[in-house]
Amino acid sequence: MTDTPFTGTPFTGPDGAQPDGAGPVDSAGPDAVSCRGLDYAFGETKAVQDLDLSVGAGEVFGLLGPNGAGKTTAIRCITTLLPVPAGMVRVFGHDAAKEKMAVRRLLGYVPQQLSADAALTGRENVTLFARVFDVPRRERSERVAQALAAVDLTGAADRMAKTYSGGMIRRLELAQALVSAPRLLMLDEPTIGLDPIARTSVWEHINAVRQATGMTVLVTTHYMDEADQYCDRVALMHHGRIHALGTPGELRAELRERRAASGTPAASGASRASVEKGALPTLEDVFRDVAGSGLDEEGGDFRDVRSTRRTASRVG
Ligand SMILES: Nc1ncnc2c1ncn2[C@@H]1O[C@H](COP(=O)(O)OP(=O)(O)OP(=O)(O)O)[C@@H](O)[C@H]1O
Repeated sequence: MTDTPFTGTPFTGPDGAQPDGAGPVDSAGPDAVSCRGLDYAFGETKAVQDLDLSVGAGEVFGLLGPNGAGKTTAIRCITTLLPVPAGMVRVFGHDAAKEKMAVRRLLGYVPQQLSADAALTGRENVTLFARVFDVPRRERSERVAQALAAVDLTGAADRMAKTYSGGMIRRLELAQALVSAPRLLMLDEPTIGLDPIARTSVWEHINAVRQATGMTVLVTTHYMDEADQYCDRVALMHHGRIHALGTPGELRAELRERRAASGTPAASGASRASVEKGALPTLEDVFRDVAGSGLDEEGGDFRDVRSTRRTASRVG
């Protein structure tokens, strides 16, 4: 970890006015993300159904679920990369359907797909994002250096990205997203395919920047253990719908109470440890309980091989 504080500040003008003139953000502090009745379908496939979601400013919020649950589709509607065909999506009070540019300027987005160019150095990759996101020219090199320092890549900044490890690539992508000093950082599976040490490192860097800037983090993940450890609140998504929402502790305690009340030690498929008398269920147990059994049969288990392959091709 670096000791260099990340001091990027969000792109807001005097009185909180947004750069495209979309009007000041409510000083009372609207939610970072607010979705109401969001639906999105690809033809016959209902990817997101009647999604209600509120993410408070400054929260680390986890959208969890197996492959195909609808997480990426929801994230892409929030980032304005997909339209909002039904329902409403707001980012810090700005309507994602009507104020796309205002929303985009508040966001940093790390998609699942590779967004770093292997043939450029780390610094060149981050500089490219700084230019795309209109970081003022006179601030650019300083902001790029800060973003690289925030993810501990100063020493490797002038090496080609193709020489980076998978964990370094992920941190570089984080620096790309951070260089515009977003108020909302959206991360789609930020640690997929990484080894446990690299996963921890990515989360430590996210947390350090969050603490330094107060930014909101919305993350999708398959890794229930990570969500348990790092997210303030989580929503469990399956078949396009949210099945449970709360802090990890609340959700686990609720399941324990439900089991105790019904006299059922555990739902089908629960982990061995959690069926021990009195053991607090894991978040994965909660998911299995609310989504029902059949996750594995549908090929929608939490750690699908597709994810690993995707990462292999990202860094190859
Ligand atoms: N471009 C597309 N065209 C058609 N169907 C799609 C498309 N993108 C996603 N889908 C379908 O929409 C549903 C939700 O997919 P989505 O990628 O949002 O899920 P996810 O939870 O992010 O899963 P993963 O972890 O695999 O990315 C799935 O049934 C998927 O097959």
